[in-house]
Amino acid sequence: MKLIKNANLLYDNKLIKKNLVIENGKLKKITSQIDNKITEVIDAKNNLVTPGLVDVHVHFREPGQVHKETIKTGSEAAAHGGFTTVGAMPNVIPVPDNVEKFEHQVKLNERSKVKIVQYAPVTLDEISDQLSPIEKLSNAGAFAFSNDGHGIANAKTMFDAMERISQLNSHLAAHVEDQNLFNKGVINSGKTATRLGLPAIQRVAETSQLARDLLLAKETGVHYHVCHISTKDSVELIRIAKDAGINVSCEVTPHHLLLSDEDILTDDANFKMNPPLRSETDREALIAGVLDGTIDMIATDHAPHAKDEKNKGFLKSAFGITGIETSFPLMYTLFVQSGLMNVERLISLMSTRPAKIFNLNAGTIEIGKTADLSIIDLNDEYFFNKSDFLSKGLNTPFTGADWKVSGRIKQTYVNGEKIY
Ligand SMILES: NC(=O)N[C@@H](CC(=O)O)C(=O)O
Ligand SMILES: [Zn+2]
Ligand SMILES: [Zn+2]
Repeated sequence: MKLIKNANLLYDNKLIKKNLVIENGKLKKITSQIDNKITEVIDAKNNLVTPGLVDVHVHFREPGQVHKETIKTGSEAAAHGGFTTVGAMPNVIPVPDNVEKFEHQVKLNERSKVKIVQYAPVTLDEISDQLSPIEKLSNAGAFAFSNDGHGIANAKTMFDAMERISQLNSHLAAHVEDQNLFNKGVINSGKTATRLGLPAIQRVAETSQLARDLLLAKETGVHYHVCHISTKDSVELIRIAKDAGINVSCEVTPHHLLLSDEDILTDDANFKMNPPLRSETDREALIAGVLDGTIDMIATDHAPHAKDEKNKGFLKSAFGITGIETSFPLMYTLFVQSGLMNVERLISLMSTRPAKIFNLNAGTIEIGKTADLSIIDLNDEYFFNKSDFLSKGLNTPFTGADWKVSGRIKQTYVNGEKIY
């Protein structure tokens, strides 16, 4: 039996000072005593002990692009970020769009330090109009379906996918993007695009497909989850859809909450991602959406790339930034310390809510449940240093003197075992 003593424990959505007893990977009791059967004592030193964080949107790049990230490095980075369960997107090479490839992916995922729940693609190779074998992939263990990286262009394809996914009580996570409106843009349409002379991405590339999908979701009843929303109109559409009883949820990334295209001063691709950083007006609407509950959760969209894929300016570099090692400290500093919300609410957005919405065995500290926990020193102040990252991807805009953060992950436990 293990004991975590002096825990400032987030239990039942309240902070309490207690000790935790862990036996066979599960939480056995929460107590003020120290039992004599304890074999190992971990001193949490009055730091916050939270349910392990849950990120439903990461890219671990294996198989196919292991120079960017591997399941090992990605999961080590996740543990370093306080995460114990992550949802891995299927835009790996090959896309796991049949049972054989999917089972191979699940096998590879055994290399992970954290729990990986695996998305399967909605359509073959993520880009075709032909649906993947949805029922078979669900049976093989797909926790949800997504073509992340690509919008589903054909409304009939989307409608059929929603019908079949809803029959399974599974989830459809959509990267909403109309390819024609996207028009090979690389940055948000606005003053920064004009100043830098770069091809721009219209907001309607996101919102027009979102509006369509919400109506299809209404018709089919599927749980429709919107990935990385980035615009004011997206928040408004989702607010209206929720009021109308449509089964929709959505995520926002820390970068869309903390940065806008006004922060892009030079042609630096560490600010290039899809969807792009939008305007200050959009950013403010996203923050309001988080505060009023329209936005359900924070997800990082951790998208590691190699150095020479990101040092070619906006036109030629890859889309995406890393996020799993910076997410909690950034959100804690800029949302909790700044007074916008309490830490209970942040943990809900980064653990309890995503687990609940995707039906994952995670997100709460409960007697009898697996001990997936993080110990976080909320008072430790520091700057992110690239040499501290465990991810292979160093493509983040959050290093440098502007980003002094508080909140350092000290230890992470999965099934009661220390993984960071
Ligand atoms: N977000 C990104 O800019 N890139 C993601 C794909 C995606 O999330 O759409 C990637 O896989 O690199
Ligand atoms: Zn995406
Ligand atoms: Zn993504």
